[in-house]
Amino acid sequence: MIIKAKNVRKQYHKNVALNDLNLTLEGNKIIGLLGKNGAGKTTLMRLLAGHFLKSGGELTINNEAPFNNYAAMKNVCLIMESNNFHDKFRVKDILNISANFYPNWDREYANHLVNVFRLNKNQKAKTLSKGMYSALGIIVGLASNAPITIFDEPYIGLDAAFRSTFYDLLLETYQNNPRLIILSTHLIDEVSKLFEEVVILHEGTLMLHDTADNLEQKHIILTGSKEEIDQITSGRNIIHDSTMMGQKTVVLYDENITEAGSLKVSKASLQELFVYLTKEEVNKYVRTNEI
Ligand SMILES: Nc1ncnc2c1ncn2[C@@H]1O[C@H](COP(=O)(O)OP(=O)(O)OP(=O)(O)O)[C@@H](O)[C@H]1O
Repeated sequence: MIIKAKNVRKQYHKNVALNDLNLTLEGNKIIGLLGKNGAGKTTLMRLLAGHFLKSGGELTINNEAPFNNYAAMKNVCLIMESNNFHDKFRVKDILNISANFYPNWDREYANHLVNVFRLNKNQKAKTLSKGMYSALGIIVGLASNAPITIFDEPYIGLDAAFRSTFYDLLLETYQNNPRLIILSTHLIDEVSKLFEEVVILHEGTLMLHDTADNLEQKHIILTGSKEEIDQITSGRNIIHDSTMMGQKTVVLYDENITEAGSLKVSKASLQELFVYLTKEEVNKYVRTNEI
């Protein structure tokens, strides 16, 4: 599958959610879609699922525009944090409707997952607890086997144990049935190990799209005496710095440091890196082209 966004714009009245977004996602992989609140993530995911029309630009999935187009929509399963299902339907109805919509639906796997998350098939969606409602969404997303499966913070109300089950299942389904999975989350530390690629949106545009491995390589944390740090890092692209008890720590991005002297060298987690990169004063340096 190939998703192509070219100068995509989405405006809700005067509110611009996506502004000239350019992005290509291709192949079978698990992609982390990150961004601060209001960055435009949900808007992008809903455009991909054909929920509404873009205001400008071109958005295609395998060269088809998704809006009002079953040929494209049947390939995309979007599970959001809420409003996925009609309140009046029972769990079993929702599973049947999904089975009819998604051509690759795996009925046996869906039944297995209903047991894993301990759902009652006769219960109506509106009577499910928050966590159970999320579990139902997760079941539909996983069992859909849709070539593009998208989860937009699908775990609201799920406790830590079930969230961990979800991440294990995501990897298991991906390994059994590789496809393009997009996971948007604010709980980056919990899932970052699953991401092969990372996309960061910032104020409706693409800030960064890279492999997780490149992101790991592209940054370095140096800690040591202020004098030595300042000498080695002067004029470099510092995305974060702090000083504690005479020891200075700096995080450098996209810099080739071959000599670190006596400085301690370490790496940030993806969550830390995300926080540093999306700070207002930093993101102006970082805006990169796509991989
Ligand atoms: N239905 C709507 N009407 C008006 N403005 C909207 C609507 N939906 C989203 N927006 C606006 O579009 C922008 C992007 O919102 P979006 O929900 O896509 O962001 P997000 O990255 O998913 O945020 P979050 O992480 O908080 O869920 C925000 O400024 C938001 O207020």
